[in-house]
Amino acid sequence: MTGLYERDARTLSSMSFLRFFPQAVTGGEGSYLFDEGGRRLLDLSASWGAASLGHSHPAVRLAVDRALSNQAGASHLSGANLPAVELAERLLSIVPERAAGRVWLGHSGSDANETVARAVIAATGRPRIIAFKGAYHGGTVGSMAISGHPAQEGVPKAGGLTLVPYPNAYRDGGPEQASARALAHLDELFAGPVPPEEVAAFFLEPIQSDGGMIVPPLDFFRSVETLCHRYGILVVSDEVKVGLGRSGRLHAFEHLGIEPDIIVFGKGLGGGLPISAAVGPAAIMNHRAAFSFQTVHGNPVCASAALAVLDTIERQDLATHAARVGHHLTTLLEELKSSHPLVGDIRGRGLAVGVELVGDAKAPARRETAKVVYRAFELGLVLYYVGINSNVLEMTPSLLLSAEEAATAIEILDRALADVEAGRVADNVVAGFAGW
Ligand SMILES: Cc1ncc(COP(=O)(O)O)c(/C=N/[C@@H]2CCCCNC2=O)c1O
Repeated sequence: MTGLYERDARTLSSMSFLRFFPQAVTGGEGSYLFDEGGRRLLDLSASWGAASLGHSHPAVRLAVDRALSNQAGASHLSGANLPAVELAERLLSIVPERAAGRVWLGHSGSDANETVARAVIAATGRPRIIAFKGAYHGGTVGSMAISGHPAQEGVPKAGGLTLVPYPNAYRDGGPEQASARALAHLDELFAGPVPPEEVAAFFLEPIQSDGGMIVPPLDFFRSVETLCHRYGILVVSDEVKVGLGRSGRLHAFEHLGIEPDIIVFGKGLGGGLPISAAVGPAAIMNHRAAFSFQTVHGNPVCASAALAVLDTIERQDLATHAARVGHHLTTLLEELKSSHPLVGDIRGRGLAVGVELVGDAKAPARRETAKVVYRAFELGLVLYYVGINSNVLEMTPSLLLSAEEAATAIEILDRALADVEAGRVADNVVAGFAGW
């Protein structure tokens, strides 16, 4: 019998593969995935943060079953449906007043960011957008056009896009220097090449995740917000990966002390079902009818799942849980650091954690990182890597991860690091997995 991974390779297009090891699952529950051999895999990724409540969560199952048992159509394009309206009302109730205008519903972080990028230019008449080097806002043409991640080099960028450095305390001489350099760069741009009155919006990630889980220096974004308000530039917070409780606050931007004009939700919003949302002022989000739509946008099934996710996050105060278990996780990682030279930096907020692996003089340990995730998988732990140098282990588990599961994960990671550092993982084991 051909194995599931081999069948996958023989049938599915590799254009959507972002593979690090031969993961092939047949089911899952809570923080665990089950592979075809019956192995239980502790999942520290939750499908890049999408399975925000873990796998097979009863609240999501019940919501989806109810929505499918009395299905209010399959779209909100040409008619209102109750779950989509209830979700929009709920999202408007949890965002800052300045963003509480209208809700656009989509499938993915990509289509939501793409729609916002189009809408801010169309609605303001301003042709420019600022975003960060290293930013990942999506995988569609329009969202790649405003992204700065090196994995998308060569893909056409928006004509009015300016990419600016994201302050990295680990690599730019500490938080103060990193912040000062990034702000000076912005001042130079606004003084000449990028007239601020031509800028429609500034896209930010409150933690730059695919760029390397980089936590910005304190107050950096308050300075950015002040600049934006001075020139009438809309602040867009891309909360797709680190929002909705993951950072230890409901919204990750709360850690920055800012109030964005537009907020983009995705991934964990649907608890594993495809749904995204962009919430912003009516002047932008009501720019024009029939401006951005796809057939099953706002479908009642995914909207119901999202409502169940938001209910669960609120009822179980999962933001506080994420803060608590995230602190436990990073404390265990800090202990790990003392016995593993590969571990250069540990950073994150709540259950959005990055571990940067380096060699001498902080040289990115790209190959070793690929081996660590491969070896961790062999030992029963699923985690992937991010970063502009593909050397940052990313941890975005279920928001329900327990302290015991966190401890188990770190025990496995400890063994994987030791095996790689001891040269017990051959180069050829990762040869077939291209990663980013
Ligand atoms: C901050 C942020 N904004 C938007 C997106 C795009 O979301 P979709 O992949 O759902 O279209 C993402 C998606 N990030 C990628 C998804 C592809 C696999 C690589 N890892 C990610 O988390 C994101 O992190």
